Amino acid sequence: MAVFTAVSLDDLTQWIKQFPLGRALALDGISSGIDNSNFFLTTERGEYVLTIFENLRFEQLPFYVQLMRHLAQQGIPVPAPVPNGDGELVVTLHGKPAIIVSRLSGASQLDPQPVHCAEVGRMLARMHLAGRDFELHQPNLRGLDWILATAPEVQPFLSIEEAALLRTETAYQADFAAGATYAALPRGPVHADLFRNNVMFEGERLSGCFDFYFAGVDTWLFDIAVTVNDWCIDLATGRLIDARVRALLDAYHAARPFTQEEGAAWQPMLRAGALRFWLSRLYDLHLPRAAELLTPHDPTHFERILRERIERAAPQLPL
Ligand SMILES: Nc1ncnc2c1ncn2[C@@H]1O[C@H](COP(=O)(O)OP(=O)(O)O)[C@@H](O)[C@H]1O
Ligand SMILES: N[C@@H](CCOP(=O)(O)O)C(=O)O
Repeated sequence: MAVFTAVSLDDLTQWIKQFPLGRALALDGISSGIDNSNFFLTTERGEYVLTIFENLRFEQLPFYVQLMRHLAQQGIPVPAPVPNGDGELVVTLHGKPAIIVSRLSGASQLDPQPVHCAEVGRMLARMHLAGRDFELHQPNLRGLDWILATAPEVQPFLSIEEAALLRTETAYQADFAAGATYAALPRGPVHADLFRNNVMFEGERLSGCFDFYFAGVDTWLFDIAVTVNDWCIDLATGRLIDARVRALLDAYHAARPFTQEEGAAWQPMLRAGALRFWLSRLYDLHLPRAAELLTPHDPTHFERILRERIERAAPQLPL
């Protein structure tokens, strides 16, 4: 379930004329999304995805949509937004903001091997480099400021052990972010949610990635940590799988070499990536949005990952 706004082919007859896509021929709701209403759209010109935004407002969208356009123009395999005849990327459909983007081929790889992790690392490095001259700026809205503001809100719902971990880790991250090593980390637009379900593969070849709605400007290393914490772990324990970590980091390093400061910040950043998703999952569980229809993701998964990263040294970055 996840088509919140119903759209029919008839609804598109007039609306689609503003785009250079010919007539709409078929429209199929996509069931797997959790935030927006998504449809596979076939037109006379090809295959697209129509997204109607259920939570983000018009003024919140330019950073994400322009970033996708910028990256697509630089040859990164991300959905390319289609402008209408007036050059607008975001238009109104059923009173809500909507976009049409190119449809990526392939399917998710939910059981990744080192070869897939290498593809992800290579693409992530290319994406970071391609984002360097992107002109819009928006901070990572799930960065440290958000963590510091949100942690007290969930504290009352936690066990003594959880509350202690959340308190000590937010303090650790605030302290780390105030230091010289953190300040020296290279930064730019980052995806910030590059999980397995947001990347497509055709066989062993990465064919694209999507879902840029947590993107923002942050350290590149944070993005790598978020990605490694999902792609390179044993899901049951949260433990890092060395061969996958090596494959992802080596491929990234070959395209965009790591700095000494990144080497020093790696373990704290893996912890920061785990903390960010533990906290958002705690928040969604204990303080769900009004009319939230979906089962929240399990926070204990990221609590386990966070404890793992605190207790066990990760493979170091290649330098
Ligand atoms: N550009 C695209 N090309 C191909 N499939 C896409 C594209 N965008 C989204 N999808 C499909 O739609 C599903 C839901 O998209 P997603 O961005 O995760 O939605 P939500 O933001 O609502 O969580 C994805 O799992 C994927 O299968
Ligand atoms: N990756 C996040 C949730 C974001 O959901 P998505 O389907 O939009 O990627 C998590 O696992 O908590």
